[in-house]
Amino acid sequence: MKQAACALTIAGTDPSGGAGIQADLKTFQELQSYGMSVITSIVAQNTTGVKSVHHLPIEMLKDQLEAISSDMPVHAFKTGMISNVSMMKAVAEWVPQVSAPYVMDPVMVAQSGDPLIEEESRVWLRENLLPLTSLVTPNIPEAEDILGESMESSEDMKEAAQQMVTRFGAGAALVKGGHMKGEAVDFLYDGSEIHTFTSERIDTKNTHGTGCTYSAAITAYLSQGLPLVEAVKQAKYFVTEAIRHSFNLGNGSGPTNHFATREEVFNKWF
Ligand SMILES: Nc1ncnc2c1ncn2[C@@H]1O[C@H](COP(=O)(O)OP(=O)(O)O)[C@@H](O)[C@H]1O
Ligand SMILES: Cc1ncc(COP(=O)(O)O)c(N)n1
Repeated sequence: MKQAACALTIAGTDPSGGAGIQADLKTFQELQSYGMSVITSIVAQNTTGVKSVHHLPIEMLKDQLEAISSDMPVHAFKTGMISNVSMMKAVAEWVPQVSAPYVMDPVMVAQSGDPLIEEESRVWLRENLLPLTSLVTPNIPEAEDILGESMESSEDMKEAAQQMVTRFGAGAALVKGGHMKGEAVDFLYDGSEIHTFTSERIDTKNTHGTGCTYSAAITAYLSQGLPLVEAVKQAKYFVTEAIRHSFNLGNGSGPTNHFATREEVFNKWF
């Protein structure tokens, strides 16, 4: 029998289902990878913002990671919200146990503007976790934070992607233009050249979980053995459709639609 492609997410939760672990598992399922999840923090949040955060004890995080690597195959994995240095250390110590592509979404603030990582852990993330990645996927504020420089143009974004790889040791870097005006353009530096991924900008406030969904889609495609550039290309299509058909749910920034690319279901509901 053919073995399933197995994808893992290590991230925080979103009870409203649009971001974090919930978005990642929906995406893995939608793209037909077997989905697994390790929870870092339980976040009481919805489309309007974050109410409170509970970090799991470090031993619990380590036990979950061990439960995966001692028993389950991992063909690709991603990290999302890892709030503090102790948690980052636990993940960094675990990474060498799995030989699979590592996609890091360097989550720092929620779409609502609420902080999701502690201020002092940003340097640790850059210096110790970034060099372990196969791909890092910052949005513009995250790239500015990691590099300590402000970014205004496409040229700045390309330069940032290169710096993440050449200066800070990421395997590759995808700098996302969701926060720029005009078309939604992302730049990938894969260690040798810049690749550009463009879509039209969709006029919507419902972008809760776009970054989570995008990095989870890339992880799913990598778990299936797609080369990096192809994985990003297909994931960009997936996230664009998820935004185009996003749900107008909640009072804030609504969630994306993880089944938007499933034509038969889509025609039934919309
Ligand atoms: N309004 C939009 N229309 C189309 N694509 C968008 C829109 N907003 C974000 N994107 C795309 O969604 C993906 C996630 O980007 P971004 O929103 O910058 O990430 P994050 O959720 O981490 O802030 C990127 O491919 C970006 O270009
Ligand atoms: C647990 C968790 N992780 C990440 C995000 C960021 O979401 P976005 O993809 O909108 O940047 C979030 N709101 N909650």
